[in-house]
Amino acid sequence: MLLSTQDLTKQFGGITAVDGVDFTLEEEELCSVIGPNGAGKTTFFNLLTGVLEPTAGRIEFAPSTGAAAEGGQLDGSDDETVDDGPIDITDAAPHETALLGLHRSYQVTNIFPTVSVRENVRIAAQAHRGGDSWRFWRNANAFDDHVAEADRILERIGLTAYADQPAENLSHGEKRNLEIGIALAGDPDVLLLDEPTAGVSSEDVDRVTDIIEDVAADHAIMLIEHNMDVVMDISDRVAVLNQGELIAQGPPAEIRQSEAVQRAYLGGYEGGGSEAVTDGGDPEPAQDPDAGVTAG
Ligand SMILES: Nc1ncnc2c1ncn2[C@@H]1O[C@H](COP(=O)(O)OP(=O)(O)OP(=O)(O)O)[C@@H](O)[C@H]1O
Repeated sequence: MLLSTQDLTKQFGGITAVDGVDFTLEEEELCSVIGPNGAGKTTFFNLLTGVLEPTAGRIEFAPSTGAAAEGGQLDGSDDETVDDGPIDITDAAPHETALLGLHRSYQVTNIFPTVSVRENVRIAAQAHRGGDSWRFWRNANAFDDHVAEADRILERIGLTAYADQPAENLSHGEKRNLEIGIALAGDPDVLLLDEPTAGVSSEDVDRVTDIIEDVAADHAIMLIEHNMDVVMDISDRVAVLNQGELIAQGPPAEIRQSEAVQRAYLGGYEGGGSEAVTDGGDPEPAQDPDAGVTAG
């Protein structure tokens, strides 16, 4: 077990956005979270990363030994003796979950547009080292290390040729890949990707999904995604939220057959087309790249 929730619940006034969710993510698993608009997917991600505090329930995370030692203990102690057991991150803040190895990319682009592609990744790599930014002034090698790491990541996400260009020159799909690169610079165990193909042209969707699959080879990934072809193609497991409840989870083929899921969300989806299901089960054409990012 890498990440788990028990009875995780979030209420906003009278709305129960996440309702008693028991969920487990295994190491190097790629799990997509699907469901209609307002099902609680983004709220679930926000709870996992500490952006929101749960109303009830518990979240546990068992980061790799290195991350736990580097990120330190949540009690603030300097004790680098790493207990192999899971850490209770229910009340952890976003910077704490990030240091432990839970990284989140956002639907709304999170990059510095006028800064070069390499610098965007380099800055993230340096920020991840957090407290060592003061050390940076004493150790010029640290800067070189971060540049080298940024270059390794750019190669992995296919952006080496754009390293010196301002990030604003990238296509929308390339920007989504850069966001994955920025998340990788934090040396995560788990990447939470929020609609990485939203607003991406159909040609670029393949490039984004290729990179996600490549990254999934040595990371666990959770993916919120409305493009059902992508979900069914790359997921090891699909978890379905409806009105805050986890109503089904299983391998893609099983989820596709599930009557409850068809009723709640997939109605009419048969696969094979470039379909994005956006609300209440009506399959819609994949989004136009110029249409901008939709659905929060
Ligand atoms: N900050 C907030 N304050 C009040 N209500 C909220 C807040 N955030 C989300 N909600 C409500 O919680 C429910 C779940 O919203 P959430 O954004 O998590 O759904 P979602 O599955 O991510 O939807 P989408 O697919 O549209 O992104 C919705 O009813 C939403 O209106």
